[in-house]
Parts: sequence; structure tokens; C-alpha cells
Amino acid sequence: MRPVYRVAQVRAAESALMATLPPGTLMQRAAAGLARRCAVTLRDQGGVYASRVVLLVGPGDNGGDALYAGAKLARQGVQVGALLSDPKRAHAEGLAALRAAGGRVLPDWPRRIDLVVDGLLGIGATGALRGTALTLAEQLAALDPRPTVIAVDVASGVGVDTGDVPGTAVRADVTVTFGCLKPAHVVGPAAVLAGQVELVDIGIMPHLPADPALRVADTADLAAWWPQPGPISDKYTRGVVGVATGSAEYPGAALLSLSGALAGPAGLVRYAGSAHELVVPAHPSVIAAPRVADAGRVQAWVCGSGLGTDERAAGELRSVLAAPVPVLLDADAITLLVDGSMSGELRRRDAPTVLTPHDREYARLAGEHPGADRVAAAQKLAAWTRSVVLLKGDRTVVAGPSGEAWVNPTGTPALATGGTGDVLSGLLGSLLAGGLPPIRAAVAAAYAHGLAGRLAATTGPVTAVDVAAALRPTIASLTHAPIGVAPVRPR
Ligand SMILES: NC(=O)C1=CN([C@@H]2O[C@H](COP(=O)(O)OP(=O)(O)OC[C@H]3O[C@@H](n4cnc5c(N)ncnc54)[C@H](O)[C@@H]3O)[C@@H](O)[C@H]2O)[C@@H](O)CC1
Repeated sequence: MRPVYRVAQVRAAESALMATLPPGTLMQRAAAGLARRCAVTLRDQGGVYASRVVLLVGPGDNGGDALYAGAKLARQGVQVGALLSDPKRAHAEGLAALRAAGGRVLPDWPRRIDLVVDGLLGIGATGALRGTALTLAEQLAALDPRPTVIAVDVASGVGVDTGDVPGTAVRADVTVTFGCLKPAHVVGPAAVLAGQVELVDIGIMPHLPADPALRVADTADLAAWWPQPGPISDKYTRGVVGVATGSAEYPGAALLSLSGALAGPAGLVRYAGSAHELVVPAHPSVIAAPRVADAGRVQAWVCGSGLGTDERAAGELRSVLAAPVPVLLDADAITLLVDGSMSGELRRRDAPTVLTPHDREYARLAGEHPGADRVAAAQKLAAWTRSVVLLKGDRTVVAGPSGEAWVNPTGTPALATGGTGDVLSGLLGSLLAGGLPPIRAAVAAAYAHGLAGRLAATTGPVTAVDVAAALRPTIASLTHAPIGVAPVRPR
């Protein structure tokens, strides 16, 4: 798990550390890491010596980092020029260091540029880019050919704590950040503008709180969490997932969510719904019944997609909500919740509930769009509904009712196609039935689903069927699932 911290948490940790160090130490550490990364890029592009670097320098310490890094590069033979957004407020010692190393302040953009270092704004940014900083960012975006851009700490123009992009912002190829990840590196449209994020350790980690603002799962989490069958497992002890999706009118939703469920760790998949005669020919291992009440015991339910919103669908949803097992609600089930007629059933549940809205479903349910702060939006809905909320997006957010929040790093635009959400809900339901706590189930499902989307995209345009098919190899590689038969050793 990689922890992500908000600006106030970073500032507090930096202050605690700075109190123990000579002034300027942290900036020197930051600038050293930044200069190292710039030199690597210049070397990769053909050479450091005599290359040309433009520093975009804002009025704060972010500009100071850029200036000190520029000074280090100038000492390695790089031609370094600085464009200052606010000359009177540029970091004075950093500017003196740059000049002493042979760098200079530029009156305008030079003709040849190998690398731009974006030190306009860092974690002190508020709102959309303004004034000369905005002009410089616009001019940078218009450069042709586009030079490589390395952002200092964060790409200028992004909402550091939210990942929002409220106006023009710098698009970086690489972001060199200090101490820890911030939300803008991992969530919202800002995450795309960060490019490749590289973390420079400046020593603040021991001073950061144990409880981060946000968490990002990694492959080690997935391998540790994914339920695996043991030698005495059977289909029931592995968990039984019930899938109440699709209908005679929309059988595809049933088939897709079942294919997601079948790729998960549950030992048995039951289906309940009016597509019951259609699902068994496609998925012979599924046990199908026309209604939730006839389906038999399960350890988790998946309900919603393709279910419809008529009386029958509402009755099926009521049956699912009454079950004392984890329940995942998606699509039509979310629509059925909107008028509030089932809010009592929802709030009375003791077992976990997981909601998986996309933005429009979120808006219908919450009465407002998720807005600029997607993490806060997911947390708000999670607290209100006492559910785990998986807010779908390029960087899907998972939040629990107590405020714990995760962001998925594996999303891909390839998943923006019909039916992939059904595959996700089936997989997530199978993880719930397999016994994973609901936040982990949601995080793990989003992670594997994103990777499967990427894998499917390697062979061409992606359909939901391709994503479902790609889940198996993805999960095998994530969980190191044993293949073959272990040799029996003589005693
Ligand atoms: N605090 C520390 O200990 C360290 C800070 N470091 C660097 O310092 C940065 C933070 O420095 P600062 O706190 O000086 O903040 P910034 O360098 O982000 O600058 C903030 C200033 O920019 C202006 N500004 C804010 N929003 C603007 C907007 N939308 N458009 C135009 N101008 C705007 C305001 O004048 C504000 O005072 C970090 O991101 C990092 O790069 C590093 O040197 C590591 C150590």
C-alpha cells in the first residue's frame, strides 16, 4: 500500500523535521533529487552537457527548488535559463545560486529547449493558475515541438488535495515529488497530468501520521488479500455468490456479471432472475433460479445491472437487502434506491453494503454531482448510506463509512465501454462471498479489473467479454496462483 497525504499533513511533517535541521536542508535535498532526475532525462535524450533547460519559476519555494536544481545542472555544463512569473518574489538565494553557477534569467522563451522544469507552483497553490504563471503555462502548452516537462512536486495548476484541474494546468512527463505522494498524483484529472511520478525521500516519512488521507493498493496487497482455496476447501467453504442481475430483456448484463463472478474466488455461483433459462447454456457451472427467494443460501449478493426498475425488480432488491450477507448494488438497484422508498431497508442492514455508482448514478443518489473532490464525494455518500462506495472513473475511488479511502491506480480508458461495470460487480461480489472485507473486496476488484482492461486492450478494441476473459490470466499473475500438481515427495 502506498500512502497519500494532504497538504496540511505534509506541512506539519515538514515543520516537525525542519525544527531539527539547519535552515534550507529540505530544499537542498529536494533540489538534489530533482536535478538528478533532470540529468537522467537529459542523458536519455542525448546528453547532459550543452543541453538547454528552461526553468519556470514561481514566487514560492517550489520555484526555489527549481532554481537550486538549475544551479546544480548548470555546474554540469547545462545551459540553464529561468523564466520568472513574479521577478520580485522569486526565491532570492535560489536565484543567486543559479547565477553563481552560470545560469541566467531569460527575457523570453528561447528557440531550442531540451527540457522544461515546471517550478511555478507547488503545494502552496490555490485555485486555478492566475497572472503570469497562467501565461507561462499557456505558452508552454503551445510550444512546438513540445519539450519534455518535469514538474516540481506537482504539475502547476492542479488542485493538490483534490486532483481537480480547475483551469489551465501544466502537463508533465515526469513529476518529481518530495517526501510522499499527494492526492493530485493519484486521483482525478490531475493524475493524468502528473505523468510518471517519482518520489524523492527528503526524510519526512517518519513524521507523517499513521493514517494517510488516501491509500493506493499495489500488487503485494492483492497477492496478500486474494482468497485462495486450501487443501480442505470445498465449494461452500470458498463462498457462494448470488447474482441477481439482468432480465429476459437484458440477459447480457446477467451473462457479464456472471462471467466476472466466475473469475473470482467464490466456490459456487448462483443466479436469480428472469434470465435464468439463458444463463446456464452460457455458464454451465451456474445454478439458476427465477427469483432471489428460490436461489438458496449465498454468502454475498450482487444486484442491479439490467434488473429493470419495475415492481418485480423492486421486490427482488428488497429480498436482497433483507439478506444478512454482504450486498453489492449497481445500476438499476441504485436507481431503485433514489426515490428513498428503500432507504429504511438500506439503513437497517447490519451486513455490509457496497454501492458502485458512476458519476450520473452518484448524482441521482446523492442529489449532486461528485464535483471537484472525488474522494470527499465518495466519503460523503459512504457515510450517508453507511456503505462502501466505489465511485467509478479513470481513477476509481473506494471509500468506507468511517472515511477510509483508496484510489485505484490501474484504470484505463479501454474500460469505458458497455458491460465492463457488470464484469466488475460480479468479480467484487465473488470477493465478498470469498470473505474479503468490503473495502478490500472493492479495492481488489477495481485493481484486477483495471489490469484486465489493459491486458484486453493489448490485442485490439475492447469489449466487456474481452475484459472478463482477461480476468483469469490477470488474477493468476496477481495472486501467483499455483499451476500444475505439486510433486509428492517420498517420506
Ligand atoms: N516546506 C518545505 O519544507 C519544503 C518545500 N518544498 C517546496 O516548496 C513548495 C511549497 O512552497 P510554497 O509554500 O512557497 O508554495 P508554492 O511554491 O506553491 O507557491 C505559493 C505561492 O504561489 C502563489 N500562488 C498560489 N496559487 C496561485 C495560483 N493559482 N496562480 C498563481 N499564483 C499562485 C501565491 O503567491 C503563493 O504564495 C513545495 O511544493 C515544494 O516544491 C521543498 O523544497 C521541500 C521542502
